[in-house]
Parts: sequence; structure tokens; C-alpha cells
Amino acid sequence: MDTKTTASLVAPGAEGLPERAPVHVAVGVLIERDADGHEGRFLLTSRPEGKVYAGYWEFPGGKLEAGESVEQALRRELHEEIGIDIGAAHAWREIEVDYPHARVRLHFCKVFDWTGEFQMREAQTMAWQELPVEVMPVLPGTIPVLQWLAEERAHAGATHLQPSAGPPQAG
Ligand SMILES: Nc1nc2c([nH]c(=O)n2[C@H]2C[C@H](O)[C@@H](COP(=O)(O)OP(=O)(O)OP(=O)(O)O)O2)c(=O)[nH]1
Repeated sequence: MDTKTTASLVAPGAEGLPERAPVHVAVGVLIERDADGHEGRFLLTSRPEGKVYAGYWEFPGGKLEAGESVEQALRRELHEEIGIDIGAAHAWREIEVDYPHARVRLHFCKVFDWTGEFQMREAQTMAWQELPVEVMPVLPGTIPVLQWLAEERAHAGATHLQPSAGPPQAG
């Protein structure tokens, strides 16, 4: 039995929902490293049309299929969705998120090595980002990862830009 404590958060619209079994999701935090091994830019992709939260930015990944490990699922999803073959997947952090559509347990893995050309096979968009992230909006379940990266990098200030409420109204 899994007795680990996992951080959790409730996305807007999912307050007060009954307890649901989580859907497990493997997520890759692809990070560029310089010659000294310092971690730099990381990859975000936008969620394709037709999925929940279409257009929101996230780290690439997807749901585990029956019998798959996190690493197997990540390898398959990144090949299917963005066309690359990953090297080692380093298990990093986990969080559970309650959305109106499901409760998900996100298994984030850092990935530093991959081969192949990036191909957005689901018509997503990709963006290499630093902190603060400039693409928006960011998926609620992605924001904690930006906070973890900020802690690791001693980044002070905002982790991501917020969609503007629009120009101030006259009058
Ligand atoms: N890939 C990914 N999913 C995330 C992140 N943060 C977060 O809350 N999620 C949630 C959104 C979705 O509810 C779930 C991933 O499911 P999905 O629908 O994208 O997975 P999938 O590609 O296997 O989809 P499908 O084949 O069933 O259409 O995890 C993140 O950073 N990356």
C-alpha cells in the first residue's frame, strides 16, 4: 500500500467534490543543461484542441495505460505526442490535483537526454521557457512544478505571467 504523503491541490470548480480514485499521469520535465550541468530552459507544450483545458500550457505527458510503469508511460507518451525518444527519466515529485473532470496523480520526472526531432503530433505548440514563464495560461496542476523549480533555482518573484484582465476601463 502506498503510504507516502502526496501534496494536493483543488482546481477552480472542483471544490467540495466527493473523494475519487486518482488517474495516474506520467509527466516529463525536459530540461536543457549547460556543459557544467546547470539546469536551464524547460519545455512546455500547449494542450491540443478537443482535450479538457485546451490551449493551457503544461509539461508534456499523459495517462498510464494498464500495466505500465510511470517511465514506460512517459516514454510512450513523449514519442506519440512530441516525437522524441527519451533517455533516463528521473522520478522527481508527485502531486494530486482535483479537477472537475477527474482527480489526477501527477508523477513528474526530470529528463535531460532525448533523441529525435520535436514534432507536435497533436497540433500542440511547444515553447522552451525560463522563470518566469511567459506563455499563458498555465494549467493549475503545472503551477506547483514552477514553484519547485523556483525553489531549486533560488528564483525570487513570479513563476509565471497571469493573463491580463484587459486595459483599464475609461470612466
Ligand atoms: N501532461 C500533463 N498533464 C497535466 C499536467 N498538469 C496537470 O494537471 N495535468 C492533468 C491534465 C489532465 O487532467 C491529465 C493528463 O491527461 P491527458 O488527457 O492530457 O492525457 P492523455 O494524453 O493520456 O489523454 P488522452 O489520450 O486520454 O486524450 O493531467 C502537466 O503538467 N502535464
